[in-house]
Amino acid sequence: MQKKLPLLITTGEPAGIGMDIVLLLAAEGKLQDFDRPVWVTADATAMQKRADELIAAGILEICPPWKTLNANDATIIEEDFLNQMSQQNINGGTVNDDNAFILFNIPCAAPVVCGKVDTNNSSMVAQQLQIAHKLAINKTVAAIVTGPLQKSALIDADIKLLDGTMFSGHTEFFMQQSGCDKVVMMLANQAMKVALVTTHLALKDIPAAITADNVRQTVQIVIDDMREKFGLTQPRILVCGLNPHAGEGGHLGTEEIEIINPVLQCFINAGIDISEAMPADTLFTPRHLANCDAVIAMYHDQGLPVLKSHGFGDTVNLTLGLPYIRTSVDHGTALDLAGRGGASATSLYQALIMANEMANKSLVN
Ligand SMILES: NC(=O)c1ccc[n+]([C@@H]2O[C@H](COP(=O)([O-])OP(=O)(O)OC[C@H]3O[C@@H](n4cnc5c(N)ncnc54)[C@H](O)[C@@H]3O)[C@@H](O)[C@H]2O)c1
Ligand SMILES: N[C@H](C(=O)O)[C@H](O)COP(=O)(O)O
Repeated sequence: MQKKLPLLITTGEPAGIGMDIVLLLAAEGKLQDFDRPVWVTADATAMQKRADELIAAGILEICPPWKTLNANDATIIEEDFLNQMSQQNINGGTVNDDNAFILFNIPCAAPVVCGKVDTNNSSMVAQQLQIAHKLAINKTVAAIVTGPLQKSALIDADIKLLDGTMFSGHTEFFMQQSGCDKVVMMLANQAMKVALVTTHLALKDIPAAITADNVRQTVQIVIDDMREKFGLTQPRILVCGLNPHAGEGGHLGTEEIEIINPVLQCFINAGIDISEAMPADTLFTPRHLANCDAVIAMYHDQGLPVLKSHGFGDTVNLTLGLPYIRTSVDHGTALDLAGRGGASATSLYQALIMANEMANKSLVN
């Protein structure tokens, strides 16, 4: 029987815990929990070395089995892998059957040392994302599940987004590669789902980014994807104001009155179950959260610390509004833990489960 399309994990920053958490799940047999193959991008030498380090540290008992595919031609690595990956897929992913995963070898320029970021390897990190995007947009994989990268390393290596601006995150990278005007970062755990109007911006730049268009597009994408990806036909949404006490009637800021509430009122008038701008410290209390399916926060550190305090390690980061499924871990590179043990793979596992469930519901599966 033809297997379903694979899930693709990008391991991200090679000096961080991306490879560790893949190896941990592989060793527990958890990458075979899905009725689809799991593909992984990483440097093959570094992956073997990391497995050896984790065995030496007593974290792994044995090295889990995987199969490595190499590009035949280093100068056309992307096209070469695309061809090979498509071929694996046509063959029903059978090469994965005795292996925990198939490793697509993306070589690093410099030797990988646990916990020591080397910007010479940043282009390899970007290359993983480029390949992942191409595979997802071509429907060769069902979903992308990203491991953590060190944003500062890509910025220091002068790696830019498609529009020439600073590399600020996976979310912005996949948005631009896909030609989307707007996508929405949402993090989800058992306690709550939090979506953001703005993503990786300096605090001083946030007020200017809270425009009527941005708020409207965010709300619409959240409604659409809550319906499509989570099966909630009438999602109940609560929205944070930007200012303390949602502006205190205009005395502590006017964005709520002038920008946010007029947009929200249009959705309310259209029959959507959505609040006006609420004080964030009131919204994030059990009584309100109990009656809502998703929270929309205005900026990264308004919403994510609350959510992560209720389930760091069991949270999934996902991008709404993309033409394909992308989920991610809730944590960073944890350079202090790479190769040493102590890294939890639970968020990666949750991200795989969510990607698999979404793929099963989608037309491209
Ligand atoms: N998905 C992503 O690519 C992503 C997400 C968040 C942060 N980052 C990046 O990661 C880098 C480091 O960020 P940071 O130090 O703020 O956050 P971090 O998540 O890397 O580390 C914060 C703390 O949590 C611990 N930790 C992280 N993941 C863990 C895990 N799986 N198991 C156990 N403990 C874990 C770390 O040891 C550290 O003490 C930054 O460059 C940041 O941009 C990337
Ligand atoms: N705030 C995000 C998180 O906690 O997961 C993190 O910055 C990752 O963002 P990207 O997925 O855009 O890289």
